[in-house]
Amino acid sequence: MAQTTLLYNIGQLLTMDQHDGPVRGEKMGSIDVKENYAVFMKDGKVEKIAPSDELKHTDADEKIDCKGKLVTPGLVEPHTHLVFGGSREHEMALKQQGVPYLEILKQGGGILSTVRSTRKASEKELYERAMFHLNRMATYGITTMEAKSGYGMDRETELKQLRVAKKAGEDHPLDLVSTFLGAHAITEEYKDNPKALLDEMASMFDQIKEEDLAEFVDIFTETGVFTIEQSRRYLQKAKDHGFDVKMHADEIDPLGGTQLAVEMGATTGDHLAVATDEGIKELANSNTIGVLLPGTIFYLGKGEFARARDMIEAGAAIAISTDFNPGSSVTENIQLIMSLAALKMKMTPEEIWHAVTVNAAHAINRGDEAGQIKEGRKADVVIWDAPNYLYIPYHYGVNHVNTVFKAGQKLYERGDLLV
Ligand SMILES: N=CN[C@@H](CCC(=O)O)C(=O)O
Ligand SMILES: [Zn+2]
Repeated sequence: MAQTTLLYNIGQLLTMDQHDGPVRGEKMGSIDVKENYAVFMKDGKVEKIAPSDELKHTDADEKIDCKGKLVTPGLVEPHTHLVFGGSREHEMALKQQGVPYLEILKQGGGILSTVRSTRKASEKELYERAMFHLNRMATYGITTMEAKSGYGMDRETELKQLRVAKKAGEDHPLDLVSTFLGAHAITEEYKDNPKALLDEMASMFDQIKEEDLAEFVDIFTETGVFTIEQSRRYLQKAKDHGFDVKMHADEIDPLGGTQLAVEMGATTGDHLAVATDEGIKELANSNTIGVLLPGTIFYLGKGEFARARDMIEAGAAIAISTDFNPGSSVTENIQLIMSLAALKMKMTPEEIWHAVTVNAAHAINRGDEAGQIKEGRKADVVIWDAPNYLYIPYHYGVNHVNTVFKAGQKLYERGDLLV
């Protein structure tokens, strides 16, 4: 029996399919808004999109009167460190005292603290935590997301993280895309020989491919972590093994990571907070998508937000993300990130909606199945407690989701108070 759902009386419907993505430059600034529309979903797919008056009498197993609310595609989250052990709330005091992020790392804290906890954690513990965070992501309207490893930097723990992500992706309704980030920090064992760490991580590429544990390989290119030259060689090996590549680039020091991401044909360059004029120009003339993470800058209290305006005006394609992780951006709330993108990076609401839907989908090679509402596509759809699309970045810090559908199934519905 076909399972059908009709959403009607939609005040504003954003289908986000006005342009084929990735949407770049000034095209990010325009959105086609369909007013008083309806969406008919059948067997997990979008069957029909039409004016509400045409569709509202259609029979369906469930008919939802949207009462003028906003409806959009399920959001896509293109950069998370989902699988980790422990937490780092004790580092908050250090941050308050002004100890820099890279200094905490140098002292064996930060990422290395999470490495110790993740090495100790069982697969079951990591899985349960990952499922908890995935559920919370879903409540904020996310229906597809990426998950990185990178808290092992040894074979056993990296594989443990990747297997947890794979199982979580199979078990959870959200679609999960996995990234191998074995090159995330230099551990004690390798502090005098980072090249050996990279060789060890690269020696895992074959097994990761065979077990289908990751689609992307990522590296943290930064002062005190991996150099440009080390990153170039490592990413080339990853490409030779058939991986698409990503980079944590130009986050704290402007080493030229943005240019390297372009040179390597990376799918994305992520962070880019201190990208130079040259980096921005090259990004704009490339197919690499800039994934900007304003929550990280906010949380680390550094004050230098990525130059989204310059990037978009130069013609780049931009996505945004929570960068959910236990140290530099501890939030699953992508809507808060949308507000930061507006307030701190001066992105327009139209640009922001492109950055969390169609462009974010392309940032994880899911442009042909996520980030847009289209007839024949998987029905990943969110009903918002909001009258229009401007409202979400404007009213900040709270969850505006009313209902989330993943492949036509209701995944989350806002609970009502009893009074
Ligand atoms: N900058 C490097 N990696 C992560 C942070 C990871 C952590 O602090 O645990 C990031 O994207 O911000
Ligand atoms: Zn990251």
